[in-house]
Amino acid sequence: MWFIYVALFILFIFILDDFLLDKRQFKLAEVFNGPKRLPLIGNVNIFLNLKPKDYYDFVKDFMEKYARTGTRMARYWAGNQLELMVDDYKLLEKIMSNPKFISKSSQYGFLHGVLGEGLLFSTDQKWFNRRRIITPTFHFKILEQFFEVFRKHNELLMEEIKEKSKNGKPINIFPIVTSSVLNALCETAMGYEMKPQDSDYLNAVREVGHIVATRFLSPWLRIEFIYNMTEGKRKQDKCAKIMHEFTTKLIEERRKLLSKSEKQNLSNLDDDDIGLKKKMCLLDVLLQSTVDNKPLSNADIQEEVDTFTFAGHDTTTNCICFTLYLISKHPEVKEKLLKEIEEVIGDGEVTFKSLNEFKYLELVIKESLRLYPPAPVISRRLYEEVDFGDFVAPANANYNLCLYTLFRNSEVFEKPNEFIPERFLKNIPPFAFVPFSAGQRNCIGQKFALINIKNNLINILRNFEVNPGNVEPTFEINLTIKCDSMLVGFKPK
Ligand code: HEM
Repeated sequence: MWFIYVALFILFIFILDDFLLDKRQFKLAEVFNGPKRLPLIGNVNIFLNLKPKDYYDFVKDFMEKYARTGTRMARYWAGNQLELMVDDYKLLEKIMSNPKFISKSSQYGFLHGVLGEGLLFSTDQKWFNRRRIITPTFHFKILEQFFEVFRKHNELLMEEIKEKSKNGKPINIFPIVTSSVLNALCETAMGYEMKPQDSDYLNAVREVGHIVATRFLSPWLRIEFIYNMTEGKRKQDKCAKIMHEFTTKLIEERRKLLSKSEKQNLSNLDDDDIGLKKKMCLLDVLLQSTVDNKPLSNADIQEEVDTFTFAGHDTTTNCICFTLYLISKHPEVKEKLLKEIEEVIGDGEVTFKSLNEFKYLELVIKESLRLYPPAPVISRRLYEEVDFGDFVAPANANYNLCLYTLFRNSEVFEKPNEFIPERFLKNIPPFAFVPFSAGQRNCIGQKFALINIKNNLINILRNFEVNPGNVEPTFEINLTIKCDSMLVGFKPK
């Protein structure tokens, strides 16, 4: 008797799956290689037991197995959600340059509860208006003011490195660089100097990334009602509350300060009137902006400020830490960098203007971003089919652009796993190396990030002998590439 129930149950699964599946999408997806789809669950089984530290190998193997022939686009199914994986630079160009691929994929929605619809996630007119408003924050005149903030936080970071390296042993640079970068970001975003008692906000920004990455790697947690019952969701809500309360309080204070100083003229206020700084910051730009002649609400501003600190801190930290790690392992590169520092500034100070002259350092940073891209996989969602000639890109699918495997393509980068900064002296095909993405939705903070990264690296290199640590770091996926412990030795000069 029981086998009749089993047979009926299996039949029910097949009927339900057939009902839920978008047949047109399924047909178009069959052009691409991928594991065989199981009814209802799709391919979520391939994620079972996948640990964050194994995610890169997983993507690499997946692309090796399924994407290396034909279109170099592979597919898997998270239930009835079609996920396409792309690591072909010619295809990437077509995607990144096509306005139909401007929306972000549904996984980004995991962060909505925390970051609202800030610039990283918003789409259509909202994204366009916000991008227009925020772009002036990255004008070089304002970046020049931010440079002072970066300089201060770099000095504090170097004091900490000195203190922690006193016993001569290699130190874990990740936590201290994270704090330094996040403090500088908060100051430039909100015009507010973080205090030790604000650590709750800083911890919440950091922890949100961990929580969302766990959800990302577990497709069953993509189902809202399952996720809502988990500990992760409770932690996420707690972080969101801390972040929102903190940012909203600062917005209200800054709003009062701005109206007190007759809109744009902040010059006759004391710096420490209420602990806020006179310098222009992202918050001021947002407070003074209008959309359709209406000012932005506190909630609008809060989502942008939180997005700015979230999008900027892990990415910049990763780049600084991985570059220091690579330099520590390659004495010949270190020597060339020291020579360049000597030639460009000698005994003088690093200035905003002199940063442009560090050409070899630029090659080193590019090579570090190639090997360890801070945003290793980015993702778009397509809402209407696009005909690419040799195939039709299906609608309502997520397109995961695998920058990590793209940047290690041996057809473009000879000896792809080796650290060779000089390779960037040769021409690289467009879109074969896009660590800040490209097209309309490229990284708005690229210049901002590079100023902070360069300033930190130059000053650390000239003040410390940088040596390799004794343990190789292991890294993992955490939205950005992530490494909890990266040991580097520092000997003050
Ligand atoms: C090394 C440092 C950085 C790297 C490698 C990086 C990389 C990226 C990438 C790949 C994207 C595209 C994301 C996507 O399509 O989903 C992006 C977007 C973005 N980044 Fe960055 N980023 C860095 C630093 C920063 C900083 C410092 C900020 C803020 C100050 C920032 C703010 C943003 C924002 C707001 C977006 C969304 C832009 C839009 O959609 O209009 N990033 N970044």
